[in-house]
Amino acid sequence: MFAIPFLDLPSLGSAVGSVRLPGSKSISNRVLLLAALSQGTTLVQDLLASDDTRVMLDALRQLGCGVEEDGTQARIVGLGGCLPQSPARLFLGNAGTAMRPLTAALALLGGEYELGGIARMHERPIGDLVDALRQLGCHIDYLGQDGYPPLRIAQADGVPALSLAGPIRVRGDVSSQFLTALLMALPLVATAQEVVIEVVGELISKPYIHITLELLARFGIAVRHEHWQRFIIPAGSRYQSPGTIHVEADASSASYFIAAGAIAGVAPGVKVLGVGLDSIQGDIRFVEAARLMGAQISGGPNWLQIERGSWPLKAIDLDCNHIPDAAMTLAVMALYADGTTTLRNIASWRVKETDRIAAMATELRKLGATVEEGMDFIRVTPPSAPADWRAATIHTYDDHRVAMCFSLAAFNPAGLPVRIEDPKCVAKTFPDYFEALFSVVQTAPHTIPVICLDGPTASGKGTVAAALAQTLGYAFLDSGALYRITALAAIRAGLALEASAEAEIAALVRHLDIRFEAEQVWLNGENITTAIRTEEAGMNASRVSGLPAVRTALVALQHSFRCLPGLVADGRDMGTIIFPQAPLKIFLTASAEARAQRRYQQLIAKGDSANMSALLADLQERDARDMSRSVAPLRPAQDALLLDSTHCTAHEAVQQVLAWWQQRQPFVPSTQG
Ligand SMILES: O=C(O)C1=C[C@@H](OP(=O)(O)O)[C@@H](O)[C@H](O)C1
Ligand SMILES: C=C(OP(=O)(O)O)C(=O)O
Repeated sequence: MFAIPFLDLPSLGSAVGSVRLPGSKSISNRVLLLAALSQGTTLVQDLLASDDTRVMLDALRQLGCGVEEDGTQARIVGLGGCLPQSPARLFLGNAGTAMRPLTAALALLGGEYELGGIARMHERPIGDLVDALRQLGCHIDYLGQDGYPPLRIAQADGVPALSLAGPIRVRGDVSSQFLTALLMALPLVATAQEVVIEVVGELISKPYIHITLELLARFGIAVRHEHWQRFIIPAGSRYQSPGTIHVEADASSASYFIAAGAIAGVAPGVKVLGVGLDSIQGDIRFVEAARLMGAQISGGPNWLQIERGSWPLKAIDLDCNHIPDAAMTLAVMALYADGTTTLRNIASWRVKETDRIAAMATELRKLGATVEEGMDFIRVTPPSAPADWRAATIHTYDDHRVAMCFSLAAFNPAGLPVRIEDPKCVAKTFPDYFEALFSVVQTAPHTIPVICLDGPTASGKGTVAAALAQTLGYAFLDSGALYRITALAAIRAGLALEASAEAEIAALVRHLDIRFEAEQVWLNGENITTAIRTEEAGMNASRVSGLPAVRTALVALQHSFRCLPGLVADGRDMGTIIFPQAPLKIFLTASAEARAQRRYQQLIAKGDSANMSALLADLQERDARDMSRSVAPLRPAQDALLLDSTHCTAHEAVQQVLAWWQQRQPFVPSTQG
């Protein structure tokens, strides 16, 4: 996950490859709750691991359910008729699929609970559900604003006598989750008599009710319905665990990859695994919408394959009430269409993670689109020519879908990058979204940005480069480590670190299995992190690095570090030889005395003995060798910026490089908080 302030996506090329998507949020949270309400133990496979399921799992634990989890697998021991632990205060983040169904279930189980979430959750309506539960006889109070969480369910003495005889009426025009919540909770009390729910007014997001009914059936409850307006829960209902249950991949998450295929998919296209045309999720109908826009999509039971069909995409005018989440992706696809696209009947967008109609309109305009919005529609006209696109900083409003769908703007024909603020908000439903996107995107290496940091030994470039890579979410190439590793491998192979063994050392390089993982370095399966960090290893690296054939042998390996979304490369010839076209080159220096002093302190801190004058002499010797070697001598690239860190801290050096990097970006700063 990219837990950084912003993620700059360079202009993306084509899309091809396969991606297995994480589990469906809607199925995961329903299955977890149904398993918790059941008799027996349920093994849930391919569960979504994200913020929304985390809050549900934590809540179930607090309520006394047995919960064992291991990544995407969870074992839930149901309450099976026992009362949940009470009192309890449940934090439900911004998960509508946790907040609404838990409210209803706990209201019908008895006990005392407080249910709340993040600030935005407290702006998302729940009044229609509370009204329905109060109508039944439940005691629920608002702890903040009427109609919104946080809530208190105050039934310490048990559930009051419920009015189950008449139909329970619930409004369905603000969120279908209220009806879903009642459908999942009422079987708990539909023992002696059937219970009927009637939807008042229009029911939005209908396909989510279909998911609810499908899953209820898996847990032993067969709900009948009449035209999606009247739902009958049979008498004698009793939740029974199905044993093992598998969660399909998320169809809404699939929309970003379907769109990537439609916009940039070259043969054989993008293959999405884990969800297919037989999905029980309503958002699978995004496939139809994408086809209308021109995508070529084939699919089977658990897969979809998408390629670009018509180009430009075709503008559409579509009622999107049945696919409220995936429709946001259509709004970004509209940027690539041949005219104006209108998405209608999406009023619910205004009460989701943010006011999504307003958010989409604001951010689409930043890219150069013309956007009209109404209470329940959005109309998008793309920039009329490539030159009308703008490099935008996309504010994401803590809304995972805003972050995910706007990543698709990086396929723009103007070749502009896109900045996504707060990219970690995708953690709500798809923590590794950007990693998954990068895995199916091909981009010409020259469009992937590289920041080069060259400089003499102990100039602090390693520290500065690693911090920069971390801040920008870029890959990090410690090219010095490659020479250290090569020297170590050569010594172990009994080779002398000199010209006589040059060809053999170069040959050896081609067979090294090197892995960088977090701060650790692995060679042929052995952790050599400390072995390559000694002073001697540094000297040996300097020796092998003077051998031209060894340098050549390492070029391809170094180039392979250039991957999306970018690279920070630290070394001595990054800007001069390895990445001569890099958009930013820094030559980091410090006086020999300051560098010797830093090295001295590093060694002392590690508990090693150190001698200042010997260190200074070694360092000067190494400088001389690095600067005078015939191949790739250490010198600043002509277009490098010089940064003398003698009198500044590593943090200050990082800030300076970041400031220079920002100056070279085309982004207009975000106007939103
Ligand atoms: O029941 C569900 O799993 C959901 C229903 C939809 O909400 P609304 O019914 O509020 O539109 C959808 O937007 C949400 O992401 C998940
Ligand atoms: C609306 C959404 O979430 P929630 O389940 O919190 O309603 C969503 O995921 O787009």
